[in-house]
Amino acid sequence: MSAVRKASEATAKKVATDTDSDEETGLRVPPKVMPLLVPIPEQLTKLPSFGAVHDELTTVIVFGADGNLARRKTFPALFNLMYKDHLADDAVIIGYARAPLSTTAFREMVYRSIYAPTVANQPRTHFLNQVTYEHGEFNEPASFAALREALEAREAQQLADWRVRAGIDADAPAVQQPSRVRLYYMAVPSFLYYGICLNLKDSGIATHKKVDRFVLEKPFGRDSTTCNELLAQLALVLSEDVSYRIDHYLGKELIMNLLVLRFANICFEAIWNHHHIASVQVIFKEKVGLDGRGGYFDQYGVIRDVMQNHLTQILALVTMEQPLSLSAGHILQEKIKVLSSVRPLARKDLVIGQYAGYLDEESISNKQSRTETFAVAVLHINNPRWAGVPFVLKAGKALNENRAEVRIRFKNVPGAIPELSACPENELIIRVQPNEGIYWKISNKVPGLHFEVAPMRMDLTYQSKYDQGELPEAYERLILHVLNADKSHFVHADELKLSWHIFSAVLHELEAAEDDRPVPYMRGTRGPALADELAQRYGMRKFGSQRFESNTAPVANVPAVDRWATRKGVGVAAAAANGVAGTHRRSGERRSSEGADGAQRNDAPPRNEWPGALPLSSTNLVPPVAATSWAGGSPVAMPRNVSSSSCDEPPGFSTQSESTRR
Ligand SMILES: NC(=O)C1=CN([C@@H]2O[C@H](COP(=O)(O)OP(=O)(O)OC[C@H]3O[C@@H](n4cnc5c(N)ncnc54)[C@H](OP(=O)(O)O)[C@@H]3O)[C@@H](O)[C@H]2O)C=CC1
Ligand SMILES: O=C1O[C@H](COP(=O)(O)O)[C@@H](O)[C@H](O)[C@H]1O
Repeated sequence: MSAVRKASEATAKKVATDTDSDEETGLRVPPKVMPLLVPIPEQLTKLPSFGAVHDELTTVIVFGADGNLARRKTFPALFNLMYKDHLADDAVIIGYARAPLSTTAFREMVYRSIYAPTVANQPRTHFLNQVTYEHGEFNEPASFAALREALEAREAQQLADWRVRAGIDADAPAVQQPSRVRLYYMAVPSFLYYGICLNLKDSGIATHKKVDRFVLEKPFGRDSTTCNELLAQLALVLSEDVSYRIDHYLGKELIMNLLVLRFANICFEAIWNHHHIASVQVIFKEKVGLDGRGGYFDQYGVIRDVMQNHLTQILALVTMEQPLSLSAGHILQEKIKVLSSVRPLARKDLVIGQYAGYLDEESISNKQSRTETFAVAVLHINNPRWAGVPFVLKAGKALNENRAEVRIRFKNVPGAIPELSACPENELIIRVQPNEGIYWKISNKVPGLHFEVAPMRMDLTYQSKYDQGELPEAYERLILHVLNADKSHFVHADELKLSWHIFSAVLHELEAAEDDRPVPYMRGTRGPALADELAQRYGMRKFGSQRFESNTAPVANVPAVDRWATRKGVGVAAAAANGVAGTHRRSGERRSSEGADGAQRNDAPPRNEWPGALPLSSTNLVPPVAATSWAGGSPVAMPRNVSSSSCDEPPGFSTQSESTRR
């Protein structure tokens, strides 16, 4: 083990067990620190290359530095970038917000947001030393004058240190100076952008076009009108080439993979259309509710917060035609084409909900608020590829799980062999998070002498296929793109206008109709049941994972009953009516009538499964019509040799049904 690694582990262990304070930083350690149970992976023990000479001097100013986004995403991403040597160790990092905090208090806040027990303290301490804090209003010239002063002082020191390291005299010619990048990160609601950018310009901070890069968060505006106004306003102070409109879902590994999956694999293109696809779902579910963000969220709601941007971007990538190349311009061309074909959302195709307790949240000042925390919308794309396919966008907070995924449901095999005609439809799932992966749900013959068909997963779960530890956070990746002046994964103004066009009318309709209130739902559930009724209108049983779609309990053990019933000359339905039980069994598990070696113990079912011996119950009964399909719709009679059990779930996936979880 290297000396660095030993030192690193020792520090990490110390931090992990010290719950009061940290000697090196003097900062409090977050209370819920897990003890270090596993050795630190080698890649986490890297220390910053203090004192290295970089060819570019970097400054990052985070506006809204005390907010949720800055704490949860921006600062951890900046820290990881510095840790991995993608952000220079001498970068000047300034947090700016309204709260009158000292730099020490602010560092403590940042420390808590970047803390991880498996990372040694030294890189963290180094990062925190690069961070200072300035406070002021977002639209007040005096505050920006003060910011400029602080910024210039820090940058002058940064340059002086650089010269010392590079051995260059203070009066050396300009050609020997490093270039500079200034990144302005707007971690604030978009109505504040113009004031900030105007003040940056007027105060003389943002002057050199080449130097400045502005990161603008979503949602960009509140509707088509405000988006257009904001674009026009910002055009007065920013040029398009320095504007980076971020949608962090575009930086997620599985989303970045979508075009590769679709266009580098011939197996997909032929079936990627309305002839073969029955429906597409784009799902974002979060357990967390407001998390103190009422000031922002209550003005926007989940349609503007997540659906108009993240989910619509995913929709565009799933449905666009093949681009001429993977260049940003060519991808944009195709996104624009497909987004132009999406019909504006109709009120009848939308269900909105609000979780019980939302109005009692401390950060909600309007106690009558009708802001939606849940929405399911069905969109339609009017083009030859997608006519007739429902696209379901679902987003919700305070739900039963954290999950983001795309589910592509295929149609039944046309003219299928009778015995296989009731096999569940195929489904392709692109799991964005957690447990990133891509998997198919297919029908497969269960290995063995008997003929049993069961749904199975064909699996590309990243954890099991790629041995590269944790995937980089989307923000880390996208901020790195900004540092490299790479705009290929940022949102163009034209895409924005089109995506607002889809949602603006219905958002106005909701706002105007005062009696149109969101349906209440309990925290920790799947959301309002009304959403499933909307699903039924489009031929699905319910929205969500559809892991189990049966009206009754899932049945996995058909063959045991089936073979017995066949030999006795009794049909499955008759056997069921006589009380023959199918024990719920996952694929791979032994039947109750099998010995430890899997051999059949007895011809007949065990004594307690004998017809008549077992009371009929909804959990052990083989239904006369065995099951419905995954895809929902009306119940489909399954042939007796086709099981309707869930697909085998790999580790990390819940095998509970949605209804069981509720
Ligand atoms: N939180 C997240 O996970 C994500 C957020 N975003 C986007 O980032 C932006 C900020 O979100 P988030 O950090 O959650 O929001 P917060 O509510 O935490 O506020 C962020 C910052 O904006 C300031 N602010 C908020 N409202 C006002 C206001 N009315 N007037 C002046 N200042 C205000 C806050 O100042 P003060 O504390 O003084 O009120 C704070 O400094 C939003 O556009 C959001 O969509 C994007 C992706 C993820
Ligand atoms: O943009 C947003 O995204 C977050 C969820 O991001 P994730 O990367 O953790 O999935 C969401 O909580 C927030 O409301 C929204 O503004």
